[in-house]
Amino acid sequence: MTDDAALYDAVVMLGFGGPEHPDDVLGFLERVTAGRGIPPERLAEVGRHYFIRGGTSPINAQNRAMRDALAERLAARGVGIDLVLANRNSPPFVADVLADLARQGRTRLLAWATAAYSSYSSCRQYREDLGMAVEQLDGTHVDVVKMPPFPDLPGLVEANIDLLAEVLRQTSGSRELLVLATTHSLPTALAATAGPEAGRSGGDLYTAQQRALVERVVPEAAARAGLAVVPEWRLVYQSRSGAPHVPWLEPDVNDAIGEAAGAGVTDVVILPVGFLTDHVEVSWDLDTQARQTAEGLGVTTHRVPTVGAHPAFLDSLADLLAAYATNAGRAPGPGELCRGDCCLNPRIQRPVADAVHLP
Ligand SMILES: CC1=C(CCC(=O)O)c2cc3nc(cc4[nH]c(cc5[nH]c(cc1n2)c(C)c5CCC(=O)O)c(CCC(=O)O)c4C)C(CCC(=O)O)=C3C
Ligand SMILES: [Fe+2]
Repeated sequence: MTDDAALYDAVVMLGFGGPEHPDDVLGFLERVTAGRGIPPERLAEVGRHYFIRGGTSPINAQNRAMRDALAERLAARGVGIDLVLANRNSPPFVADVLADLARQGRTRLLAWATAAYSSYSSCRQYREDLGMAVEQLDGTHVDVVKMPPFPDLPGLVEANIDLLAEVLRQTSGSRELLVLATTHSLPTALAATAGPEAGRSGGDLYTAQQRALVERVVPEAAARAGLAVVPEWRLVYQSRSGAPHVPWLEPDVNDAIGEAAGAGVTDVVILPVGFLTDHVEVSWDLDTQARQTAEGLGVTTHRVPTVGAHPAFLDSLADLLAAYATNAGRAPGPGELCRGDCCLNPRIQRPVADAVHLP
């Protein structure tokens, strides 16, 4: 936006990042895991997932496609604001993007991250990425505020319903069917701080947000697929790292498949609610590893795609971005979903960028 009335000079779209070349893999993994106590065996194993596919993660290309799809939709809504990609763990790094924007005189920035739920890794750490980048700018004053997570976004719900219904239609002849909604596991200590209520009502908004989403998605998808009974579902976790003695959210998707097989389930539908695009954690952990687990037990898997390219999701996200970018006539205030110590990692003390919330 160029007119003086505009609130922001650009929208910074924050991605996790990923390697795009074999030479980038080790540096990427070192950045992700610096100071996090990830065992070397786990790191070697995860490195293998990237090298097997030529040392490239699809995540950056997927985020570029999402950015283009959103930019088109913002333009169609008459919101003339640039969407600029910036990553935590691979170029273009957040600090470099903010420095570039500052050099261009674009110093009032709105940020949104490609992560829908509240937790340290999926929300606050992105605010830290921004906070540290701002601190490094020395000289220029940049104002950046991050949008809160969007677990209730109508298009997130609708896209998950539509994609799950399509898979359920194809499985309607199955005898015993179970839906496993999967999301990234977290150390239980970080799950406990997820959300603004951390320390007061026990936190773990991360799990609660995703459970609430799946609760809405499964019955409606079953109805649209014409199933006579609503299939059972469980929220399960994937991609655990960290040392074995540190507790993380469970059950792991592979263990859940084992339990299901033991209980006579013949078909498992895997719904990756925790992620927006089919990046390496989705494709390796679900399409390779979990699928192998299931095959070994005689269980058939049916994987639902992630929502990142679904028009209902993109339309709805564009509406949300447009509302924030124009502020829909309201003054920016402190974030309701992101306030104080919400999503804090008690082991880490870093500057954080502010968060905004539409009242
Ligand atoms: C909540 C969450 C999301 C979802 C929200 C969001 O998207 O932001 C997410 C996304 C992603 N995680 C990714 C990759 C990795 N995550 C790791 C490690 C970790 N993730 C964690 C959490 C999350 N991660 C945590 C608590 C750790 C332990 C270390 C730490 O405390 O930070 C490691 C280290 C090796 C290992 O797996 O042990 C890798 C390589 C990729 C890129 C995939 C690609 O390249 O295509 C993506 C999108
Ligand atoms: Fe991760």
